[in-house]
Amino acid sequence: MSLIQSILMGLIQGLTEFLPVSSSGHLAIFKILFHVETDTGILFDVLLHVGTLAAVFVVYYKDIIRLIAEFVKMVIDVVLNFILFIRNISGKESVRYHRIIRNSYRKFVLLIIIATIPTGIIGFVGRDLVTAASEILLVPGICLLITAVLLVISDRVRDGHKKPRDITNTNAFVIGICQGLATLPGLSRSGTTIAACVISGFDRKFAVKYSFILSIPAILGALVLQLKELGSVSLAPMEIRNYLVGMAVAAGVGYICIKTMLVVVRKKKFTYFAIYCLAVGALSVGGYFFV
Ligand SMILES: CC(C)=CCC/C(C)=C/CC/C(C)=C/CC/C(C)=C\CC/C(C)=C/CC/C(C)=C\CC/C(C)=C/CC/C(C)=C\CC/C(C)=C/CC/C(C)=C\CC/C(C)=C\COP(=O)(O)OP(=O)(O)O
Repeated sequence: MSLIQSILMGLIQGLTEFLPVSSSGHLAIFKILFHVETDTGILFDVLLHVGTLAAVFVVYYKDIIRLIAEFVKMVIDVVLNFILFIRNISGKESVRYHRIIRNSYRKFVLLIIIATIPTGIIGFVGRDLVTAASEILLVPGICLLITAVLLVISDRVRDGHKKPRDITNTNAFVIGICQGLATLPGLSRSGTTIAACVISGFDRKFAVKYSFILSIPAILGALVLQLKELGSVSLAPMEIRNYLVGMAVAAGVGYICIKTMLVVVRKKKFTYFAIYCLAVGALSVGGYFFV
């Protein structure tokens, strides 16, 4: 992979990650059309996602700090309740257990953990399929057409008002399944998860926040899996430089675009991106059969 190719892929990632058009689908199409050679599978795709993850942290840092703090307190409460449970067995005293989910941020933490489980299982089981699918133009083409349909549906769903306290564990689990399926190139992770949220009656602004914060464990988990797959493969210094430059470009451009997405979803403009996904998907399918 050349430096210019890594810069262009970083640009593509930054421009598409926070728009519901599947950045991994665009990266797959770019690599196929421009014969980008790499012997590390989709490691660079995942690293570019880590690059744009920086934008998520910058935009949602207050929520993330609060989520981490509440996660730590929840763990402490679980441990304390376990100790109280053991002491209660010995009959020493009647105990009052600590409530674990005692505020909306703790429910938010629970919703992230519940959604991450199916994402992790699907992502782990399907990781080789995802790598293979990224090399066949037909797959991102068809998946972009599916994304287009989901986006049209989500724009026509009545505005919901659900926030963490109203959201069920089943809602979170289903959204985690959608996110896991979105590892397929062309299925937009943000598009499918936000569509699943609004169809489930979520408040739109919370749907976007939940989708983007939910991407943190998904992308970090994908990175862990990809680095494990790297195994004994050693990266040349030039390749490491290209990877880092691509990640930096993705992070910078991603920060600019994430603000656009927040406006797009609030104004229910997914249909424009559906038309775009329809066009790129049709061209990719056509290109597969006729080129
Ligand atoms: C249950 C569990 C492990 C919970 C962890 C989370 C946790 C501890 C939460 C507590 C609350 C809290 C603090 C939340 C805030 C989040 C935070 C700040 C920190 C959490 C960090 C953490 C502890 C992470 C641990 C993650 C981990 C190591 C394992 C989790 C298991 C897991 C989710 C594995 C990932 C499997 C996977 C998604 C893919 C494997 C196959 C693969 C390599 C595919 C590549 C796909 C790709 C290119 C990128 C991944 C993004 C994606 C899902 C799709 C891409 O979509 P696309 O680009 O097409 O769409 P758009 O651009 O969006 O349109």
